[in-house]
Amino acid sequence: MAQPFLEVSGLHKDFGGVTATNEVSFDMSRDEIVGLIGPNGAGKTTLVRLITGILRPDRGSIRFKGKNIVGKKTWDIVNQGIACTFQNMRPFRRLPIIANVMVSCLSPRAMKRGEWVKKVEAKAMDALEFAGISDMALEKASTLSQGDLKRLEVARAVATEPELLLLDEPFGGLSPAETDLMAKSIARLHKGGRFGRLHSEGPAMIIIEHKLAQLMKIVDRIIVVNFGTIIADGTPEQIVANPEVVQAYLGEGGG
Ligand SMILES: Nc1ncnc2c1ncn2[C@@H]1O[C@H](COP(=O)(O)OP(=O)(O)OP(=O)(O)O)[C@@H](O)[C@H]1O
Repeated sequence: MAQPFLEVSGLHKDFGGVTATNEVSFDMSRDEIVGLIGPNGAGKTTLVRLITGILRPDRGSIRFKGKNIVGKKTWDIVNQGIACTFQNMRPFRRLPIIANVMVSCLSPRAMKRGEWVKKVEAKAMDALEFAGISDMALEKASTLSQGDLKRLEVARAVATEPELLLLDEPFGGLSPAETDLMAKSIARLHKGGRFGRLHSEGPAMIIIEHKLAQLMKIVDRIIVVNFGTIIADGTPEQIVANPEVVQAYLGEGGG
């Protein structure tokens, strides 16, 4: 039987007395976009941080394309093809926007595709163009609005040409029009193809998001967590009809 693309099994993480991730298990395939939802503090960001190696689980396993990645350094995990964006964005504020993306282009993963330094600027520009902020390439990152910072995050992640992209609240702080544009970019990225010198692998994605109406338009499947535990896993239609999800999250005005 084929290995699942991503296989999370019995993953557990406590912070002192708080269980942030409680024996979480799920698989996903190479072609999926999975939404990860749940109330504030449910453990969504912790799960993404465990997958990217920023946090180490107390127990459990994470296998990416059949290989264990628990205990690997984040740079090694990026190199294997996983990239993420963060809810709290921390660009190199004093560097021009394009330099922020060039840093990602210099990851060993991006370099081994034959992209040497002289090509890096052009490739970073293509990533900015993909994200819709190439006109601001030479301005300092500190000048960016919340919405444009989100776009910079996406450009930085996309520049590593990931096979699995983890997006933490990509619509957070965006206006309805900006949210629509971001949703379209995400869908376009998932389709894959060439954007100038940048090749999109058409990454699988896990998207944490509270804006459910917009999220549901782009995902194949939704996983719901509450108190660190998966309480539902299904299609958007199944999730909105699930009484436990309605009680734990949707009923309190989520989305
Ligand atoms: N570094 C940490 N130290 C201590 N507690 C933490 C840490 N990170 C997360 N927690 C706790 O773990 C739980 C899960 O937090 P997490 O940020 O993963 O939730 P979330 O679902 O992403 O929330 P939100 O929707 O508000 O972003 C919360 O109770 C949080 O306070």
